[in-house]
Amino acid sequence: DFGVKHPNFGVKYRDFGGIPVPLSRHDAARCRPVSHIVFLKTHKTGGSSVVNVLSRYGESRQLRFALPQRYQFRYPEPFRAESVRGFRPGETFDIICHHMRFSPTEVQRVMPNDSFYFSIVRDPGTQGASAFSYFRAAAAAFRRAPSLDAFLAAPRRFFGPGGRGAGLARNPQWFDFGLPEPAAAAEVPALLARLERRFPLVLLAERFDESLVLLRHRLCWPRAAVDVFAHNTRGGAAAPTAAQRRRLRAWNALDWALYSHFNRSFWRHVQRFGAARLQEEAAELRRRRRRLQERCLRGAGPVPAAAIAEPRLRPFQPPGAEHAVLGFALRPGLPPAERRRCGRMALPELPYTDLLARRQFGNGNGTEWDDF
Ligand SMILES: Nc1ncnc2c1ncn2[C@@H]1O[C@H](COP(=O)(O)OS(=O)(=O)O)[C@@H](OP(=O)(O)O)[C@H]1O
Repeated sequence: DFGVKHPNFGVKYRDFGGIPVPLSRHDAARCRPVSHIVFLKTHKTGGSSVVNVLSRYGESRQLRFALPQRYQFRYPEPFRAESVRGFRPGETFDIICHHMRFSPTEVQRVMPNDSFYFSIVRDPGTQGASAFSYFRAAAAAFRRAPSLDAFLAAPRRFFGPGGRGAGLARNPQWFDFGLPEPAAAAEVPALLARLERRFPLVLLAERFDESLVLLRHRLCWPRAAVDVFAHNTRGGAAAPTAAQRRRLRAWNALDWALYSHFNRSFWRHVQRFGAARLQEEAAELRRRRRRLQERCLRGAGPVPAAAIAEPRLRPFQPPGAEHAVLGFALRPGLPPAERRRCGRMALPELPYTDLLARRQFGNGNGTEWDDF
């Protein structure tokens, strides 16, 4: 046992030429894989890719998912334990990870007390552009606006707080976290500090791979558990301009405060973990992903739905969306075990939810999905 206990963190540190490097809980052979997990999936932040990780981990270990009746927990209403399929008071699940508007007391009714809570945030300057494209039908404010530029020039002309999908059109991440509208800006820091106590790890979409490394160490999961492709990317979408990003951040000022807060805590996690060590593992993760993409996928990357032969692998296309959502086509001729593994990595969130529901509620054990 070559570690010394760090007084602040209670984890073991290895002395690396004078720099204390935290031993991963794996290295210390002291950690137990976490299997009680609350992932708050925020909108258009890369959450579907995280849900793919959780779905594969949970399915392979036969963990029980708290699933919605369909694909979301009665969003945009605040989460209620009663919206979980098969909910019985006093019974808990292992993983909850579908879209909801967070409500801590209600989530506690379905999840064990020792659950690990985490989420993901994204710069509203890019999240807002993604949301505008994706929710053109779901959010009345976006539907009314002829273009993103027109919307951003005078958002109040199109937006009404009680309008359909208002939570998606303004400060959607704040909304998803279930935070109250602050009466004054001075209240924001305390609300965020309280939120961080509930969510000790919040991933950054902009540092997705580094986030996955931090996550897998916190969860004490093996490296391969966080191998994942980028789901729900848009084909042919230009990055928002500097002016659009500026306006999106101003329009979504609470999301900007939330994002800035968790951006700072993310970098504190990185520092604590060791930046060099994190970069090394993130680079390895990217190398493995490239290999997996070449091995699994036709075209070695995302393709439009029309190019995907297997209907189950075609991602949902929101009505009225400005840009198509891309998915993955499997390389033909894969041996069965690989086809299964690649298929799970390629499976979009909605059919994966169907699969988990079938396994859990007895209409098949999911093996009928092995052949796509
Ligand atoms: N790995 C990774 N790294 C960085 N960004 C990623 C990643 N995976 C998904 N994405 C981007 O996240 C957007 C989709 O978000 P969600 O999956 O949360 O969408 S949804 O709310 O479930 O519909 C979508 O953003 P846009 O492409 O800007 O629309 C994805 O490209």
